[in-house]
Amino acid sequence: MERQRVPHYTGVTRERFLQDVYPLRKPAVLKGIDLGPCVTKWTVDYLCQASGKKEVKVHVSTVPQMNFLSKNFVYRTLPFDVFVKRAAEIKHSDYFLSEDEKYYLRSLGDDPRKDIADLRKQFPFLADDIQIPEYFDKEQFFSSVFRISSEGLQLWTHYDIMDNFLIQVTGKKRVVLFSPRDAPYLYLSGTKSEVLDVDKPNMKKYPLFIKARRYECQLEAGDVLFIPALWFHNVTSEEFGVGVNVFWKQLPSEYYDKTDTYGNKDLTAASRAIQILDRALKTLEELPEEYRDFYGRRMALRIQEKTYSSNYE
Ligand SMILES: O=C(O)CCC(=O)C(=O)O
Ligand SMILES: [Fe+2]
Repeated sequence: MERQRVPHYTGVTRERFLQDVYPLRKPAVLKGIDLGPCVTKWTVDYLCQASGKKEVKVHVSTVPQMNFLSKNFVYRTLPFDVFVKRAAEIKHSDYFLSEDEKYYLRSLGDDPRKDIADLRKQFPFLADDIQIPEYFDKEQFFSSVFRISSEGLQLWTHYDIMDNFLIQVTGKKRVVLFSPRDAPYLYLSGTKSEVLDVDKPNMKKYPLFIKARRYECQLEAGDVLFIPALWFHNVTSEEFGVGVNVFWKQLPSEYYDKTDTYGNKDLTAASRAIQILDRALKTLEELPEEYRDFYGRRMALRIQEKTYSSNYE
């Protein structure tokens, strides 16, 4: 497998980001950005006392590597302060599944079916501590999401459909990324890759995975990772840590599915095209195998000719 380091940029201003980094449409680690007082203030004790008794729904897993296929994790609701204490400790005296279970919070809107995660709304007492780099227009803002995890926890490889700043406020993370172009090698199930172990993949089950080009970076407290829309990412917390990610709409609002509260529903035109393709495939089933094969190949070629862009490596 070919490997590549994600480039680091230090002290990037908005102007430089927009001119030199953003147009590349590749992940980048931005160092030395002023994130406000959160970097020193957000200790376990401070988070616990500032947050009060707000309840959060969290993932709880007996093993570090969460598996969306076997569903080896459960959802539980806890007061934020109890959750933070548990996520920060390795062995628990109070627990749901096992004394060394792992915790993960991806914060949600007040009504997750309708509302979008926004720290200013759900965590107003903490939102003032973080200065989110405003490298995009205010109208493009979509959501700000808490990402708080136990040491060791690994989130499966997935893509989101919006541009993203993953702000690592405290703790260390390892992020492995793959280009949208390598989707054919990732064995996708919806927005997620079935290759759960990106370090020791089952090569018998996933023989093409080795063809994917692996980008990797280490996030330290205070770093910001730019994740362009559609780039796959797999995140492992090497320490207990608090992150915040900000999604923003790089395209006009009309492109996005209005019912998307997570930032991971395909653009409406993409969903429609996939539906139409499914109908075309159903129609091909009317043909005998020999003909279905022939027209299937012709259609695949036509899709390639008409859609693949040549201008990116
Ligand atoms: O840092 C994490 O825990 C996951 C981040 C992520 O998936 C995102 O920012 O989209
Ligand atoms: Fe994500």
